Amino acid sequence: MSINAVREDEYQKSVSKKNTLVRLFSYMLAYKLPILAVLFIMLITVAISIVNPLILERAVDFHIANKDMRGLFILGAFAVGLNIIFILLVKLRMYLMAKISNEVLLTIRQELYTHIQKLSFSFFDSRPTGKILARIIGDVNSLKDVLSNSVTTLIPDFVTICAVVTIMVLKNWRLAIASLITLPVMIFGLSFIQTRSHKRWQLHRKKSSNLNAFIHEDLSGMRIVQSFTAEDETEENFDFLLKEHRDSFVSAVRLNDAFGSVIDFSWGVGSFCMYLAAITILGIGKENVGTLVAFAYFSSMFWHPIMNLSNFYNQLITNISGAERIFDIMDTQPEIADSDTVTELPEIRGEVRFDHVSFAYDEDTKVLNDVSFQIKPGETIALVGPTGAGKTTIVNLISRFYDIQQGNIYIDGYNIKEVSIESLRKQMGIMTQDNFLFSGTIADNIRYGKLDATDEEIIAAAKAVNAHDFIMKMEKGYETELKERGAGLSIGQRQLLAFARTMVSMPKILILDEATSSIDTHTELLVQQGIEALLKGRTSFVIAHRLSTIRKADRIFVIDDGQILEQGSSDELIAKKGLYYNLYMAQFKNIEA
Ligand SMILES: Nc1ncnc2c1ncn2[C@@H]1O[C@H](COP(=O)(O)OP(=O)(O)OP(=O)(O)O)[C@@H](O)[C@H]1O
Repeated sequence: MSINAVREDEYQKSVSKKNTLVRLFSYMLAYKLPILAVLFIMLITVAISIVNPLILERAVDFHIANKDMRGLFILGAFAVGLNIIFILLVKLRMYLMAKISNEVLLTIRQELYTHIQKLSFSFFDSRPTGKILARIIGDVNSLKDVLSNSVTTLIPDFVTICAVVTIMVLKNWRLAIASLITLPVMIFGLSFIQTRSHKRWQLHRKKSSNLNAFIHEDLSGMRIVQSFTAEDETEENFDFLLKEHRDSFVSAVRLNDAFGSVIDFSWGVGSFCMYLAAITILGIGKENVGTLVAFAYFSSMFWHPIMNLSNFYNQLITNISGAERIFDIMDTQPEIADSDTVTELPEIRGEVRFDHVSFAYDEDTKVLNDVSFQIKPGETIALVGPTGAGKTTIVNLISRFYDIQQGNIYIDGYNIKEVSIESLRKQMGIMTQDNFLFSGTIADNIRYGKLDATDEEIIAAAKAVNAHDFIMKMEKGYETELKERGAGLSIGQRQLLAFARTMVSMPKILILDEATSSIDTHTELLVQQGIEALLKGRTSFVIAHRLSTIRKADRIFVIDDGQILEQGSSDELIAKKGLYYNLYMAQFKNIEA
């Protein structure tokens, strides 16, 4: 899959609109009772609105004409009471409908989020975070009106239309045909417009997504933008994406306006045909003008709900692309998933074996080529080598973040493809350079390593990696709230917290991408001691940058070109005067001296 850049429109499979709609509205089936209640309330409110003109008629023709003030007062009180009930029922209907549609949105959003969490690294590699955010937030929100109007418009208006057409046909089928003669024109016109409109709204959603991705990336990298004074350039990019967003909206909305014109035209011509048929074909004159009046009334009762339905249809076309984009992600299968025959990986000792492993991220370039090694439980392996050599790739494969194309990886003799992903990853402690911290308290962040950890376990883990002292110096100790990504903490402090988080999970295999950033000597010492505490007693793979870690490792793997070119202890490799020796001389000689 190609890397999906911010400006590149997302690829979307074409799916049948019918399937998307059926799938969307099937979420409402869980709310049958409240929906029936809404329909019942609507029935009562429609009845009240029909009674209102009758009350007025009786007030004028009977009570006012007969100067019956008492009767008029009673009728007025009745009308006020009825209309108060009307208002309360309308409010109740709106409340129920808002509740149902919000619950449906919540379910969809939860399903989408849960599904996204299961997707493999390759999914996240292939699209900017902002585009994923756009689907969880914007696309789901866009369905709100469609869902609520589906009940308040679709069902009642459809029933009204069926009832009116039946009455019209029964009363006078020729006039009925004349009134509805423009229906095919309208259907053709609307379907012609909707095909184009749908494409334009799809494009608009993609442009929104691009804009979202850009804003997300820009805000996340604001420190870099400002330090390189690149504000003008990012503004230019923003303007470009904003313009694309606006243009796609204008182009889509223009077609939406055409919907109303098609209905107006069909309504007008239909009414004309009805009068023409009445006068010329049926010869309706003064004596049976009532039939004509009734038909004109029915005709408007037919076209009003058609107008509502077409507005709803318009809304559907506008927003269906949101639903398509949501279901597109829900249908994306995780590339890494448990097979039907997986077993649970029992508690491991920590032996790791690569057996002729070859791997490529995409078909073109092999990143690892026939790599084999065996690690004993408790061994510490330092992975060194030039940038892009494949060090991170090796450690990603141990946790099965990607599947290998050739060979096998065994942990304690279990092929990692044959054990459940959860039981495998639960026993791994992974520390990336990023040291990602979440907003929440310090305790929450450490507890992330083991969700049921007690306060004592958290404190013990923090003490073990030398984080306890600096935590206690903070205003609220372990309950201090962290800002997003740990902003407000020093790099060294962030590292120590990430160590504590890994420590509390007590992994049998530790994967550590050692941070390269330089920190003050005091913290550096704490960090080194923290690392030592972490490595103790567990199989560890360290992408090592610190000479101290490399020297203390049981074995060093020198990786280049996707292969392990040399392995052994630091002294052995220096004596060999090969690749490690050169690397060592170039990078570390001065430091050691
Ligand atoms: N997600 C990815 N998709 C495609 N190619 C990737 C991906 N991640 C890494 N690569 C490529 O795989 C190769 C090995 O990358 P890897 O990250 O394993 O190197 P590394 O030795 O860890 O480098 P560094 O020391 O710079 O972190 C590189 O050529 C890199 O461009």
